[in-house]
Amino acid sequence: MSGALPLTRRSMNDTRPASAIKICGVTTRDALDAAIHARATHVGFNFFPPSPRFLHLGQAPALAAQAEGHLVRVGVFVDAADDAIADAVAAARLDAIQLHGKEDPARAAQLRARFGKPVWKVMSVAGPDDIARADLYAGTADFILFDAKTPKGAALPGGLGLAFDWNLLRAYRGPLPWGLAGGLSPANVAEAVRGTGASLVDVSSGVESAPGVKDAELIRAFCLNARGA
Ligand SMILES: O=C(O)c1ccccc1NCC(=O)[C@H](O)[C@H](O)COP(=O)(O)O
Repeated sequence: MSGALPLTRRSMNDTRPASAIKICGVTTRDALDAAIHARATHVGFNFFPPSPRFLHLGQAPALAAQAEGHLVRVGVFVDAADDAIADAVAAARLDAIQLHGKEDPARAAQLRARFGKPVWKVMSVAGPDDIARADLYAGTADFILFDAKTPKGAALPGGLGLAFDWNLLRAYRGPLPWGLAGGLSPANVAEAVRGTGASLVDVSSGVESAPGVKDAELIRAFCLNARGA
């Protein structure tokens, strides 16, 4: 599968099932296999060292090869340096770069130009202003992922299973295609898609049995429910 995003802009009134599903924080062959069999469309490889889902560069080539032709490979970075991103792009043969830190529009544009990959910008959402800020990335990023803002002092800026108020996306009409993350699980993903019209849903801890340990059955149920929304 190429890095091109099979995503269209969606609105609140569009209640079709999510067309794309990203399983984030995959570190093992078994979890990747589960995502492929469940017909997820994207996989997230996490390159933020403090994360329990951190993927060591040495493990990346094998997983990249396994995903080839099945899943779009998205690298997750938090205010990372160019060299660290370059190493991960090469090792994991990344199709897209997800920026999960405080990267501003200029940084997104610079990384897109340097690596020639679609850039996803995560907007950490606590209120309406955080949704509106996504518009600043028009022309510099390719895709917006709305995720819950984690509390001050939290160990991680994502992957904590926290949801934000999906009503904030009601009637959202942004310039960029966008997806929804944060606190999604097999139990709530259908409602989340129906309530927001997200064209992509992203999950990490909601398909785990423990932090960093993906569960094949939860991956299967999540994908099934996201498509059946
Ligand atoms: O998952 C992590 O450990 C993580 C750490 C640092 C930055 C981002 C991280 N995850 C990125 C994702 O895209 C997650 O899937 C997203 O935050 C949703 O996580 P969850 O609420 O656990 O489903």
